[in-house]
Amino acid sequence: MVAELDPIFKRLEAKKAELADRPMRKLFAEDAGRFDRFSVRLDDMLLDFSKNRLDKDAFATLIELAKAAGVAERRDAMFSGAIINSTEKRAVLHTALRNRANTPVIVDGKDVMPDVNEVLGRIRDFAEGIRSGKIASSTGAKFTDVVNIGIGGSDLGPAMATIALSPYWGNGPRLHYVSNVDGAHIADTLAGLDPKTTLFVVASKTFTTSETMTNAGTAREWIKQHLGEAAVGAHFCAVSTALDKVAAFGMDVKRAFGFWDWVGGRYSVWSAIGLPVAIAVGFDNFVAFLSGAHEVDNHFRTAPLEKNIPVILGLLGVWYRNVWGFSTHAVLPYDQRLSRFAAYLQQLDMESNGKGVRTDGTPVPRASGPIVWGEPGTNGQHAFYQLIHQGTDIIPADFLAAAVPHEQVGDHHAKLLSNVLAQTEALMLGKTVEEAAAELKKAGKSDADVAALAPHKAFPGNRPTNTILYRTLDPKTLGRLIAIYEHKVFVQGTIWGVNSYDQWGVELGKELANRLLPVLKGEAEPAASQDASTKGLVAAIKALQKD
Ligand SMILES: O=P(O)(O)OC[C@H]1O[C@H](O)[C@H](O)[C@@H](O)[C@@H]1O
Repeated sequence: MVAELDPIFKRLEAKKAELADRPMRKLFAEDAGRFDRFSVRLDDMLLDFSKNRLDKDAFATLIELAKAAGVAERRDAMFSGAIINSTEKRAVLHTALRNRANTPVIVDGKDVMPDVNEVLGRIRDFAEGIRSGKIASSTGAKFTDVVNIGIGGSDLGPAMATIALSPYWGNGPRLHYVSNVDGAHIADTLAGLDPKTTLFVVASKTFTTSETMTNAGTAREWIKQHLGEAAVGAHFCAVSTALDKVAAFGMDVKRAFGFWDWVGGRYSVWSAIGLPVAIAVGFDNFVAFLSGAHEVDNHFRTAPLEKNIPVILGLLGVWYRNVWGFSTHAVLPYDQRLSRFAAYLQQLDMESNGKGVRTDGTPVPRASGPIVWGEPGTNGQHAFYQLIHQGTDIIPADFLAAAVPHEQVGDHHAKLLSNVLAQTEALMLGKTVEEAAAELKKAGKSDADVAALAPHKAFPGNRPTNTILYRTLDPKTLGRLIAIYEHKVFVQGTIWGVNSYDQWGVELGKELANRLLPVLKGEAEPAASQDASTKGLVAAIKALQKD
Protein backbone atom coordinates (compact mmCIF):
# COMPACT_ATOMS: atom_id res chain seq x y z
CA MET A 1 0.00 0.00 0.00
CA VAL A 2 2.75 2.44 0.95
CA ALA A 3 4.62 1.86 -2.32
CA GLU A 4 1.38 2.51 -4.19
CA LEU A 5 1.04 5.84 -2.42
CA ASP A 6 4.57 7.02 -3.20
CA PRO A 7 3.80 8.23 -6.76
CA ILE A 8 0.81 10.18 -5.47
CA PHE A 9 2.90 11.78 -2.74
CA LYS A 10 5.47 12.69 -5.44
CA ARG A 11 2.74 14.42 -7.42
CA LEU A 12 1.60 16.21 -4.30
CA GLU A 13 5.19 17.42 -3.77
CA ALA A 14 5.13 18.82 -7.30
CA LYS A 15 1.80 20.54 -6.57
CA LYS A 16 3.31 22.07 -3.49
CA ALA A 17 6.18 23.51 -5.55
CA GLU A 18 3.68 24.92 -8.03
CA LEU A 19 1.69 26.56 -5.26
CA ALA A 20 4.78 28.28 -3.88
CA ASP A 21 4.16 31.41 -5.94
CA ARG A 22 0.38 31.13 -5.82
CA PRO A 23 -0.57 32.19 -2.31
CA MET A 24 -4.19 31.96 -1.26
CA ARG A 25 -4.68 35.65 -1.90
CA LYS A 26 -3.97 34.96 -5.53
CA LEU A 27 -6.05 31.79 -5.61
CA PHE A 28 -9.06 33.72 -4.30
CA ALA A 29 -8.49 36.51 -6.84
CA GLU A 30 -8.23 33.98 -9.68
CA ASP A 31 -11.39 32.03 -8.86
CA ALA A 32 -14.65 33.72 -7.97
CA GLY A 33 -16.20 30.32 -7.25
CA ARG A 34 -13.55 29.26 -4.76
CA PHE A 35 -15.83 29.31 -1.71
CA ASP A 36 -18.47 27.19 -3.44
CA ARG A 37 -15.88 24.82 -4.80
CA PHE A 38 -14.20 24.32 -1.45
CA SER A 39 -17.07 24.20 1.00
CA VAL A 40 -19.46 21.42 2.01
CA ARG A 41 -22.72 21.46 3.90
CA LEU A 42 -24.23 18.85 6.15
CA ASP A 43 -27.68 20.11 7.15
CA ASP A 44 -27.09 23.27 9.15
CA MET A 45 -23.36 22.65 9.39
CA LEU A 46 -20.86 24.09 6.95
CA LEU A 47 -17.21 23.29 6.37
CA ASP A 48 -15.40 26.08 4.57
CA PHE A 49 -12.01 24.77 3.49
CA SER A 50 -11.38 27.39 0.84
CA LYS A 51 -8.69 29.10 2.94
CA ASN A 52 -6.18 26.34 2.33
CA ARG A 53 -3.11 26.01 0.13
CA LEU A 54 -5.11 24.16 -2.42
CA ASP A 55 -6.24 24.34 -6.00
CA LYS A 56 -8.49 22.07 -8.02
CA ASP A 57 -5.62 19.82 -9.04
CA ALA A 58 -4.10 19.46 -5.61
CA PHE A 59 -7.52 18.62 -4.21
CA ALA A 60 -8.14 16.03 -6.92
CA THR A 61 -4.75 14.48 -6.19
CA LEU A 62 -5.57 14.28 -2.49
CA ILE A 63 -8.83 12.51 -3.35
CA GLU A 64 -6.78 10.06 -5.43
CA LEU A 65 -4.63 9.48 -2.38
CA ALA A 66 -7.70 8.54 -0.34
CA LYS A 67 -8.80 6.16 -3.07
CA ALA A 68 -5.38 4.54 -3.43
CA ALA A 69 -5.09 4.12 0.34
CA GLY A 70 -8.39 2.25 0.36
CA VAL A 71 -10.19 4.67 2.70
CA ALA A 72 -13.64 3.67 1.43
CA GLU A 73 -12.94 -0.07 1.67
CA ARG A 74 -11.48 0.17 5.16
CA ARG A 75 -14.36 2.41 6.26
CA ASP A 76 -16.84 -0.21 5.09
CA ALA A 77 -14.82 -2.89 6.86
CA MET A 78 -14.98 -0.90 10.09
CA PHE A 79 -18.75 -0.40 9.88
CA SER A 80 -19.29 -4.06 9.09
CA GLY A 81 -17.52 -5.22 12.24
CA ALA A 82 -14.25 -6.46 10.66
CA ILE A 83 -11.34 -6.90 13.07
CA ILE A 84 -9.51 -3.72 12.06
CA ASN A 85 -7.87 -3.30 15.48
CA SER A 86 -5.34 -5.94 14.51
CA THR A 87 -2.98 -5.88 17.49
CA GLU A 88 -5.83 -6.40 19.94
CA LYS A 89 -7.85 -8.52 17.51
CA ARG A 90 -10.99 -6.45 17.95
CA ALA A 91 -13.69 -4.92 15.84
CA VAL A 92 -14.03 -1.13 16.02
CA LEU A 93 -17.70 -0.39 16.40
CA HIS A 94 -18.34 2.77 18.37
CA THR A 95 -20.64 3.53 15.42
CA ALA A 96 -22.98 0.74 16.60
CA LEU A 97 -23.54 2.61 19.87
CA ARG A 98 -25.18 5.46 17.99
CA ASN A 99 -26.79 3.38 15.27
CA ARG A 100 -30.18 5.02 15.59
CA ALA A 101 -31.40 3.15 12.51
CA ASN A 102 -31.07 0.04 14.65
CA THR A 103 -29.96 -2.06 11.68
CA PRO A 104 -28.16 -5.25 12.73
CA VAL A 105 -24.44 -4.98 13.46
CA ILE A 106 -22.82 -8.37 13.59
CA VAL A 107 -19.83 -9.20 15.79
CA ASP A 108 -18.74 -12.85 16.03
CA GLY A 109 -21.94 -13.90 14.28
CA LYS A 110 -24.18 -12.04 16.74
CA ASP A 111 -26.18 -8.84 16.32
CA VAL A 112 -24.94 -6.44 19.03
CA MET A 113 -27.85 -4.01 18.72
CA PRO A 114 -30.14 -5.73 21.27
CA ASP A 115 -27.40 -5.44 23.91
CA VAL A 116 -26.69 -1.84 22.93
CA ASN A 117 -30.38 -0.99 23.25
CA GLU A 118 -30.73 -2.84 26.54
CA VAL A 119 -27.92 -0.81 28.13
CA LEU A 120 -29.36 2.40 26.63
CA GLY A 121 -32.68 1.57 28.30
CA ARG A 122 -30.91 1.14 31.64
CA ILE A 123 -29.05 4.41 31.13
CA ARG A 124 -32.40 6.11 30.50
CA ASP A 125 -33.98 4.70 33.65
CA PHE A 126 -31.01 5.48 35.83
CA ALA A 127 -30.29 8.96 34.46
CA GLU A 128 -33.93 10.02 34.66
CA GLY A 129 -34.27 8.39 38.08
CA ILE A 130 -31.37 10.43 39.40
CA ARG A 131 -32.65 13.63 37.80
CA SER A 132 -36.14 13.20 39.22
CA GLY A 133 -35.05 11.98 42.63
CA LYS A 134 -36.78 8.64 42.16
CA ILE A 135 -33.38 7.02 42.65
CA ALA A 136 -32.38 8.62 45.91
CA SER A 137 -29.41 8.59 48.25
CA SER A 138 -29.09 6.34 51.30
CA THR A 139 -30.84 9.06 53.31
CA GLY A 140 -33.74 9.28 50.86
CA ALA A 141 -32.53 12.69 49.66
CA LYS A 142 -32.31 13.67 46.02
CA PHE A 143 -28.77 13.61 44.67
CA THR A 144 -27.50 17.14 44.13
CA ASP A 145 -24.02 16.21 42.89
CA VAL A 146 -22.62 13.44 40.73
CA VAL A 147 -18.87 12.78 40.63
CA ASN A 148 -17.53 10.81 37.69
CA ILE A 149 -14.31 9.04 38.58
CA GLY A 150 -12.43 8.00 35.46
CA ILE A 151 -9.47 9.02 33.32
CA GLY A 152 -8.59 9.27 29.63
CA GLY A 153 -11.50 8.05 27.55
CA SER A 154 -13.51 7.48 30.72
CA ASP A 155 -13.24 11.17 31.59
CA LEU A 156 -12.43 13.48 28.70
CA GLY A 157 -15.49 12.82 26.54
CA PRO A 158 -18.16 13.10 29.25
CA ALA A 159 -16.35 16.02 30.92
CA MET A 160 -16.08 17.91 27.64
CA ALA A 161 -19.69 17.14 26.64
CA THR A 162 -21.09 18.12 30.04
CA ILE A 163 -19.54 21.58 29.76
CA ALA A 164 -20.51 21.89 26.09
CA LEU A 165 -24.16 21.19 26.88
CA SER A 166 -24.61 23.32 29.99
CA PRO A 167 -27.74 25.03 28.56
CA TYR A 168 -29.45 21.62 28.85
CA TRP A 169 -28.66 20.88 32.49
CA GLY A 170 -32.07 22.09 33.68
CA ASN A 171 -32.82 20.91 37.21
CA GLY A 172 -30.41 18.01 37.09
CA PRO A 173 -27.61 17.49 39.59
CA ARG A 174 -24.23 19.21 39.27
CA LEU A 175 -21.58 17.08 37.57
CA HIS A 176 -17.95 16.86 38.69
CA TYR A 177 -15.08 14.97 37.13
CA VAL A 178 -12.16 13.52 39.07
CA SER A 179 -9.40 11.96 36.99
CA ASN A 180 -5.95 12.70 38.36
CA VAL A 181 -4.33 10.41 40.91
CA ASP A 182 -3.01 13.61 42.49
CA GLY A 183 -4.95 13.63 45.77
CA ALA A 184 -5.53 17.34 45.27
CA HIS A 185 -8.10 16.55 42.59
CA ILE A 186 -10.42 14.46 44.73
CA ALA A 187 -9.72 16.49 47.86
CA ASP A 188 -10.73 19.76 46.17
CA THR A 189 -13.80 18.13 44.65
CA LEU A 190 -15.06 16.51 47.83
CA ALA A 191 -14.39 19.64 49.88
CA GLY A 192 -17.44 21.31 48.39
CA LEU A 193 -19.78 18.31 48.55
CA ASP A 194 -22.28 16.82 50.95
CA PRO A 195 -21.87 13.03 51.20
CA LYS A 196 -25.62 12.64 51.84
CA THR A 197 -26.45 13.93 48.36
CA THR A 198 -23.43 12.82 46.33
CA LEU A 199 -23.41 9.97 43.84
CA PHE A 200 -20.19 8.52 42.40
CA VAL A 201 -19.92 6.98 38.95
CA VAL A 202 -16.78 4.84 38.72
CA ALA A 203 -15.99 4.69 35.01
CA SER A 204 -13.26 2.46 33.67
CA LYS A 205 -13.30 0.27 30.60
CA THR A 206 -10.83 -2.15 32.16
CA PHE A 207 -11.60 -1.47 35.84
CA THR A 208 -7.89 -1.83 36.55
CA THR A 209 -6.66 1.72 35.90
CA SER A 210 -4.61 2.74 38.90
CA GLU A 211 -5.77 6.37 39.03
CA THR A 212 -9.44 5.44 38.89
CA MET A 213 -9.22 2.58 41.37
CA THR A 214 -7.31 4.80 43.79
CA ASN A 215 -9.82 7.65 43.52
CA ALA A 216 -12.73 5.21 43.79
CA GLY A 217 -11.24 3.75 46.98
CA THR A 218 -10.88 7.22 48.48
CA ALA A 219 -14.45 8.14 47.53
CA ARG A 220 -15.73 4.89 49.04
CA GLU A 221 -13.88 5.63 52.28
CA TRP A 222 -15.39 9.14 52.34
CA ILE A 223 -18.93 7.78 52.08
CA LYS A 224 -18.19 5.07 54.65
CA GLN A 225 -16.75 7.58 57.12
CA HIS A 226 -19.69 9.95 56.82
CA LEU A 227 -22.62 7.61 56.27
CA GLY A 228 -21.39 4.14 57.22
CA GLU A 229 -20.58 1.03 55.18
CA ALA A 230 -24.25 0.21 54.55
CA ALA A 231 -24.68 3.47 52.63
CA VAL A 232 -21.97 2.74 50.07
CA GLY A 233 -24.16 0.83 47.60
CA ALA A 234 -26.65 3.67 47.23
CA HIS A 235 -23.92 6.20 46.50
CA PHE A 236 -22.04 4.32 43.82
CA CYS A 237 -22.56 3.01 40.34
CA ALA A 238 -20.05 1.72 37.81
CA VAL A 239 -19.41 1.72 34.08
CA SER A 240 -17.11 -0.91 32.63
CA THR A 241 -16.57 -3.73 30.17
CA ALA A 242 -15.27 -5.84 33.06
CA LEU A 243 -18.35 -6.49 35.20
CA ASP A 244 -16.54 -9.28 37.10
CA LYS A 245 -13.99 -6.74 38.30
CA VAL A 246 -16.79 -4.36 39.31
CA ALA A 247 -18.16 -7.11 41.55
CA ALA A 248 -14.68 -7.91 42.91
CA PHE A 249 -14.32 -4.23 43.86
CA GLY A 250 -17.35 -4.69 46.10
CA MET A 251 -19.84 -2.84 43.94
CA ASP A 252 -23.39 -3.88 43.21
CA VAL A 253 -23.45 -5.22 39.61
CA LYS A 254 -27.11 -4.25 39.40
CA ARG A 255 -25.79 -0.71 39.38
CA ALA A 256 -23.15 -1.45 36.76
CA PHE A 257 -23.52 -0.41 33.14
CA GLY A 258 -21.63 -2.49 30.64
CA PHE A 259 -20.03 -1.91 27.29
CA TRP A 260 -17.87 -4.02 25.03
CA ASP A 261 -14.28 -4.53 23.96
CA TRP A 262 -15.11 -3.29 20.45
CA VAL A 263 -15.43 0.20 21.89
CA GLY A 264 -12.09 1.96 22.26
CA GLY A 265 -11.68 4.09 25.40
CA ARG A 266 -11.33 7.33 23.45
CA TYR A 267 -14.37 6.38 21.35
CA SER A 268 -16.56 5.47 24.32
CA VAL A 269 -18.53 8.62 25.12
CA TRP A 270 -21.42 7.06 23.12
CA SER A 271 -21.49 4.02 25.41
CA ALA A 272 -22.41 3.81 29.09
CA ILE A 273 -19.31 5.98 29.62
CA GLY A 274 -21.72 8.73 28.53
CA LEU A 275 -23.94 8.01 31.58
CA PRO A 276 -22.88 11.22 33.38
CA VAL A 277 -23.79 13.18 30.24
CA ALA A 278 -27.23 11.57 30.25
CA ILE A 279 -27.58 12.46 33.93
CA ALA A 280 -26.43 16.02 33.24
CA VAL A 281 -28.66 16.79 30.26
CA GLY A 282 -31.39 14.15 30.41
CA PHE A 283 -31.81 11.06 28.27
CA ASP A 284 -33.59 12.72 25.33
CA ASN A 285 -30.70 15.11 24.87
CA PHE A 286 -28.26 12.20 25.13
CA VAL A 287 -30.17 10.48 22.32
CA ALA A 288 -30.01 13.67 20.23
CA PHE A 289 -26.24 13.62 20.81
CA LEU A 290 -26.12 10.03 19.51
CA SER A 291 -28.31 10.99 16.54
CA GLY A 292 -25.93 13.75 15.51
CA ALA A 293 -23.06 11.27 15.40
CA HIS A 294 -25.22 8.77 13.51
CA GLU A 295 -25.96 11.43 10.92
CA VAL A 296 -22.23 11.93 10.39
CA ASP A 297 -21.73 8.16 10.17
CA ASN A 298 -24.24 8.09 7.31
CA HIS A 299 -22.55 11.05 5.65
CA PHE A 300 -19.11 9.42 6.01
CA ARG A 301 -20.42 6.17 4.52
CA THR A 302 -22.35 7.61 1.61
CA ALA A 303 -21.07 11.05 0.56
CA PRO A 304 -18.64 11.01 -2.36
CA LEU A 305 -15.08 11.44 -1.13
CA GLU A 306 -14.79 14.98 -2.50
CA LYS A 307 -17.91 16.03 -0.57
CA ASN A 308 -17.13 14.01 2.53
CA ILE A 309 -16.30 16.22 5.51
CA PRO A 310 -14.14 13.78 7.52
CA VAL A 311 -12.34 12.70 4.33
CA ILE A 312 -11.61 16.30 3.36
CA LEU A 313 -10.36 17.22 6.84
CA GLY A 314 -8.24 14.07 6.98
CA LEU A 315 -6.69 14.69 3.58
CA LEU A 316 -5.89 18.31 4.37
CA GLY A 317 -4.17 17.13 7.54
CA VAL A 318 -2.08 14.63 5.56
CA TRP A 319 -1.28 17.32 2.97
CA TYR A 320 0.13 19.64 5.62
CA ARG A 321 1.76 16.99 7.78
CA ASN A 322 3.45 15.00 5.05
CA VAL A 323 3.89 17.31 2.08
CA TRP A 324 4.37 20.69 3.74
CA GLY A 325 5.98 19.36 6.91
CA PHE A 326 3.75 21.18 9.40
CA SER A 327 3.82 19.31 12.66
CA THR A 328 0.99 20.73 14.71
CA HIS A 329 -2.70 21.30 14.22
CA ALA A 330 -4.70 23.79 16.25
CA VAL A 331 -8.39 23.51 17.09
CA LEU A 332 -9.81 26.89 18.01
CA PRO A 333 -13.48 26.92 18.98
CA TYR A 334 -15.11 30.34 19.12
CA ASP A 335 -17.51 28.73 21.50
CA GLN A 336 -16.64 29.00 25.18
CA ARG A 337 -18.57 25.83 26.01
CA LEU A 338 -16.11 23.89 23.86
CA SER A 339 -13.36 24.84 26.29
CA ARG A 340 -12.36 21.16 26.73
CA PHE A 341 -12.78 20.19 23.09
CA ALA A 342 -9.10 20.44 22.21
CA ALA A 343 -8.16 18.37 25.27
CA TYR A 344 -10.66 15.76 24.18
CA LEU A 345 -9.31 15.78 20.62
CA GLN A 346 -5.78 15.40 21.90
CA GLN A 347 -6.58 11.94 23.19
CA LEU A 348 -8.73 11.08 20.19
CA ASP A 349 -6.11 12.08 17.65
CA MET A 350 -2.75 11.69 19.38
CA GLU A 351 -3.50 8.39 21.11
CA SER A 352 -4.97 7.05 17.87
CA ASN A 353 -2.39 8.15 15.33
CA GLY A 354 0.69 8.85 17.44
CA LYS A 355 2.26 5.64 16.11
CA GLY A 356 5.66 4.87 14.60
CA VAL A 357 4.89 1.51 13.05
CA ARG A 358 2.29 0.37 10.59
CA THR A 359 -0.16 -2.45 11.18
CA ASP A 360 2.38 -4.90 9.74
CA GLY A 361 5.01 -3.78 12.29
CA THR A 362 7.21 -1.94 9.79
CA PRO A 363 8.15 1.70 10.38
CA VAL A 364 5.75 4.37 9.15
CA PRO A 365 7.58 5.78 6.14
CA ARG A 366 6.45 9.37 6.66
CA ALA A 367 5.31 11.53 9.56
CA SER A 368 2.13 10.31 11.28
CA GLY A 369 -0.20 12.02 13.76
CA PRO A 370 0.32 15.74 14.36
CA ILE A 371 0.48 17.48 17.71
CA VAL A 372 -3.06 18.66 18.37
CA TRP A 373 -3.69 21.62 20.63
CA GLY A 374 -5.95 24.59 21.08
CA GLU A 375 -7.97 26.88 23.31
CA PRO A 376 -11.16 28.78 22.73
CA GLY A 377 -11.10 32.06 20.86
CA THR A 378 -11.05 34.91 21.57
CA ASN A 379 -8.81 34.06 24.55
CA GLY A 380 -6.18 32.48 22.30
CA GLN A 381 -5.95 35.71 20.31
CA HIS A 382 -4.51 37.43 23.36
CA ALA A 383 -2.07 34.65 24.07
CA PHE A 384 -0.58 32.51 21.31
CA TYR A 385 -2.01 33.86 18.04
CA GLN A 386 1.06 36.08 17.68
CA LEU A 387 2.98 32.95 16.73
CA ILE A 388 0.22 31.69 14.46
CA HIS A 389 0.23 34.98 12.53
CA GLN A 390 3.91 35.87 12.44
CA GLY A 391 5.91 32.95 13.86
CA THR A 392 8.25 30.82 11.79
CA ASP A 393 6.07 27.70 12.12
CA ILE A 394 2.94 27.35 10.05
CA ILE A 395 0.04 26.01 12.09
CA PRO A 396 -3.00 24.81 10.18
CA ALA A 397 -6.05 25.47 12.32
CA ASP A 398 -9.74 24.62 12.54
CA PHE A 399 -11.99 27.48 13.63
CA LEU A 400 -15.38 26.45 15.03
CA ALA A 401 -18.33 28.76 15.59
CA ALA A 402 -22.08 28.80 16.13
CA ALA A 403 -24.18 31.26 14.11
CA VAL A 404 -26.79 31.43 16.87
CA PRO A 405 -25.81 31.59 20.55
CA HIS A 406 -27.85 30.07 23.35
CA GLU A 407 -28.12 33.40 25.04
CA GLN A 408 -28.33 36.80 23.42
CA VAL A 409 -26.17 38.95 25.65
CA GLY A 410 -25.92 42.45 24.19
CA ASP A 411 -23.72 42.39 21.10
CA HIS A 412 -21.37 39.67 22.42
CA HIS A 413 -22.13 37.23 19.67
CA ALA A 414 -21.64 39.69 16.81
CA LYS A 415 -18.29 40.56 18.37
CA LEU A 416 -17.36 36.88 18.73
CA LEU A 417 -18.28 36.15 15.11
CA SER A 418 -16.50 39.22 13.78
CA ASN A 419 -13.38 37.91 15.47
CA VAL A 420 -13.57 34.39 14.10
CA LEU A 421 -14.07 35.66 10.56
CA ALA A 422 -11.38 38.30 10.93
CA GLN A 423 -8.82 35.79 12.15
CA THR A 424 -9.16 33.40 9.23
CA GLU A 425 -9.24 36.34 6.83
CA ALA A 426 -6.08 37.81 8.36
CA LEU A 427 -4.31 34.45 8.30
CA MET A 428 -5.21 33.96 4.66
CA LEU A 429 -4.53 37.49 3.40
CA GLY A 430 -1.69 38.63 5.54
CA LYS A 431 -0.27 42.09 4.95
CA THR A 432 2.72 42.76 2.73
CA VAL A 433 5.62 44.97 3.82
CA GLU A 434 4.51 47.47 1.19
CA GLU A 435 0.98 47.55 2.56
CA ALA A 436 2.31 47.94 6.09
CA ALA A 437 4.60 50.75 4.93
CA ALA A 438 1.77 52.56 3.14
CA GLU A 439 -0.36 52.44 6.30
CA LEU A 440 2.47 53.81 8.41
CA LYS A 441 3.08 56.60 5.93
CA LYS A 442 -0.62 57.45 5.95
CA ALA A 443 -0.50 57.62 9.75
CA GLY A 444 2.18 60.31 9.43
CA LYS A 445 5.24 58.28 10.45
CA SER A 446 8.67 59.50 9.36
CA ASP A 447 10.43 57.66 6.55
CA ALA A 448 12.87 56.22 9.06
CA ASP A 449 10.06 54.91 11.26
CA VAL A 450 8.23 53.49 8.25
CA ALA A 451 11.34 51.58 7.17
CA ALA A 452 12.04 50.38 10.70
CA LEU A 453 8.50 49.33 11.56
CA ALA A 454 7.11 47.95 8.31
CA PRO A 455 8.78 44.51 8.59
CA HIS A 456 7.35 44.10 12.10
CA LYS A 457 3.89 45.13 11.01
CA ALA A 458 3.79 42.86 7.96
CA PHE A 459 2.01 39.49 8.04
CA PRO A 460 3.15 36.66 5.75
CA GLY A 461 -0.44 35.39 5.31
CA ASN A 462 -1.13 32.27 3.27
CA ARG A 463 -1.72 30.45 6.56
CA PRO A 464 -4.27 27.66 6.25
CA THR A 465 -7.51 27.41 8.15
CA ASN A 466 -10.79 25.52 8.04
CA THR A 467 -13.99 27.03 9.40
CA ILE A 468 -16.67 24.75 10.77
CA LEU A 469 -19.85 26.72 11.22
CA TYR A 470 -23.05 25.37 12.80
CA ARG A 471 -26.33 26.86 13.88
CA THR A 472 -26.13 26.31 17.64
CA LEU A 473 -24.08 24.10 19.92
CA ASP A 474 -26.93 21.71 20.74
CA PRO A 475 -26.60 17.99 21.58
CA LYS A 476 -27.00 16.96 17.96
CA THR A 477 -24.35 19.37 16.76
CA LEU A 478 -21.92 18.25 19.44
CA GLY A 479 -22.48 14.63 18.38
CA ARG A 480 -21.78 15.61 14.78
CA LEU A 481 -18.62 17.50 15.62
CA ILE A 482 -17.11 14.64 17.59
CA ALA A 483 -17.98 12.06 14.94
CA ILE A 484 -16.44 14.25 12.23
CA TYR A 485 -13.14 14.27 14.11
CA GLU A 486 -13.33 10.54 14.88
CA HIS A 487 -13.65 9.76 11.20
CA LYS A 488 -10.98 12.29 10.27
CA VAL A 489 -8.62 10.35 12.54
CA PHE A 490 -9.73 7.14 10.82
CA VAL A 491 -8.97 8.55 7.35
CA GLN A 492 -5.51 9.67 8.39
CA GLY A 493 -4.74 6.41 10.19
CA THR A 494 -5.69 4.54 7.03
CA ILE A 495 -3.39 6.63 4.85
CA TRP A 496 -0.53 6.26 7.31
CA GLY A 497 -1.26 2.56 7.63
CA VAL A 498 -1.27 2.60 11.43
CA ASN A 499 -3.64 0.89 13.85
CA SER A 500 -5.54 3.87 15.24
CA TYR A 501 -7.25 1.70 17.85
CA ASP A 502 -4.50 0.46 20.14
CA GLN A 503 -2.36 2.47 22.58
CA TRP A 504 0.70 0.48 23.56
CA GLY A 505 2.62 3.71 23.98
CA VAL A 506 1.03 4.33 27.37
CA GLU A 507 2.15 1.01 28.85
CA LEU A 508 5.86 1.48 29.60
CA GLY A 509 5.27 4.42 31.92
CA LYS A 510 2.62 2.42 33.80
CA GLU A 511 5.01 -0.53 34.23
CA LEU A 512 7.82 1.64 35.54
CA ALA A 513 5.47 3.52 37.88
CA ASN A 514 4.40 0.18 39.38
CA ARG A 515 8.05 -0.71 39.91
CA LEU A 516 8.83 2.64 41.56
CA LEU A 517 5.77 2.72 43.83
CA PRO A 518 7.26 0.58 46.64
CA VAL A 519 10.39 2.73 46.54
CA LEU A 520 8.37 5.92 46.98
CA LYS A 521 6.29 4.33 49.73
CA GLY A 522 9.51 3.54 51.56
CA GLU A 523 9.01 -0.22 51.27
CA ALA A 524 11.99 -0.89 48.98
CA GLU A 525 15.23 0.59 47.72
CA PRO A 526 15.72 1.52 44.05
CA ALA A 527 17.04 -1.42 42.04
CA ALA A 528 20.80 -1.42 41.60
CA SER A 529 20.24 -1.29 37.86
CA GLN A 530 18.07 1.84 38.15
CA ASP A 531 19.43 4.75 36.11
CA ALA A 532 21.34 7.46 37.98
CA SER A 533 18.85 10.23 37.21
CA THR A 534 15.89 8.35 38.68
CA LYS A 535 17.95 7.29 41.70
CA GLY A 536 19.04 10.91 42.19
CA LEU A 537 15.47 12.15 42.00
CA VAL A 538 14.25 9.50 44.46
CA ALA A 539 16.97 10.55 46.89
CA ALA A 540 16.04 14.21 46.47
CA ILE A 541 12.35 13.47 47.13
CA LYS A 542 13.20 11.50 50.26
CA ALA A 543 15.44 14.28 51.52
CA LEU A 544 12.70 16.87 50.99
CA GLN A 545 10.16 14.64 52.70
CA LYS A 546 12.41 14.32 55.78
CA ASP A 547 12.82 18.09 56.20
O1 LIG B 1 -11.26 3.28 30.97
P1 LIG B 1 -9.99 2.75 31.51
O2 LIG B 1 -9.82 1.28 31.26
O3 LIG B 1 -9.84 3.09 32.97
O4 LIG B 1 -8.81 3.46 30.73
C1 LIG B 1 -8.57 4.82 30.84
C2 LIG B 1 -7.50 5.27 29.86
O5 LIG B 1 -6.25 4.75 30.24
C3 LIG B 1 -5.42 4.02 29.36
O6 LIG B 1 -4.12 4.08 29.85
C4 LIG B 1 -5.48 4.42 27.92
O7 LIG B 1 -4.33 5.12 27.51
C5 LIG B 1 -6.68 5.23 27.54
O8 LIG B 1 -7.01 4.92 26.21
C6 LIG B 1 -7.86 4.95 28.42
O9 LIG B 1 -8.96 5.73 28.01
